Amino acid sequence: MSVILRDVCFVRSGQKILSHITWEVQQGDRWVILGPNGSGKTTLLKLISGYIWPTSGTVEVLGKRFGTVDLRLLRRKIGWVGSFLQELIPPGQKVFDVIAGGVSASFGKVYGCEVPFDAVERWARVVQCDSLLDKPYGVLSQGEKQRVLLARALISEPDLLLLDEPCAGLDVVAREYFLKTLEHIAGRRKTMAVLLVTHHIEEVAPFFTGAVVMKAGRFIASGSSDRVLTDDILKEAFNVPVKVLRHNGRFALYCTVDLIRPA
Ligand SMILES: Nc1ncnc2c1ncn2[C@@H]1O[C@H](COP(=O)(O)OP(=O)(O)OP(=O)(O)O)[C@@H](O)[C@H]1O
Repeated sequence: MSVILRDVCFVRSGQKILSHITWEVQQGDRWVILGPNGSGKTTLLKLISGYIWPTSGTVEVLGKRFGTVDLRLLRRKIGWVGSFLQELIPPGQKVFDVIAGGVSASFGKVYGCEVPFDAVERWARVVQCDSLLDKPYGVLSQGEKQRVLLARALISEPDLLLLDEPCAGLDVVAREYFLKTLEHIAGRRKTMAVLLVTHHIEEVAPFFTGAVVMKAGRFIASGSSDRVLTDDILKEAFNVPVKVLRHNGRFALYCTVDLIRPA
């Protein structure tokens, strides 16, 4: 099992940010997590990667129960892509070093192991950022940054890949390249579980095996994309009428909102 959450709650400043979440992610599962702003998606990923601790309930990741394991070592088997990482990377750092840092789940330097020259070049080629290796990270475009972070996440050959809005800021073609690359890598690493947070059901490609919809810190639906990504469930999540369209195994969503007028 890759992730087991049992009755997990996370409370801060008196707010229940995650509420009684029970979830099992098997090896090789590919889940997409959707929900409105503030519904708890990023908090869920931070909890799974051990950056935050549950207020109650238990978290087990890659067979290790939190509280009984050195999280710094466990995190080396967990790949992360997300804007929260982008803020931690010094803008002047060379792309080569950003990717190499993924080996020790660190920023700036590789700790406790050799600099993996061959692996950096190999993963940079796989995600098509090998021409960027000498550039400072800070000058890259959004799409280039996301590809670099994907290479950084993959270099340690993780057993769990956490992607927090990895397609944010990508144009439609760059998004499709990103998803194709992900599908290709996931196809070669069959036991690696992938959890992807997104706002856009257009990103739910057929290789995702499951979908979760969150609202106010709870799972309001989880299961196969077909059963979960429906008009009724997404209407409940977003509190507005929505229409889900399907074409060639992909999804699209339309919704209508009323203008909120200032008082
Ligand atoms: N440490 C904290 N202290 C107080 N509130 C917090 C803390 N961390 C998260 N929150 C609150 O928890 C809620 C969920 O945040 P989270 O970032 O998980 O939502 P999200 O679903 O990822 O949102 P978005 O789609 O906007 O990225 C938000 O209301 C946020 O303000």
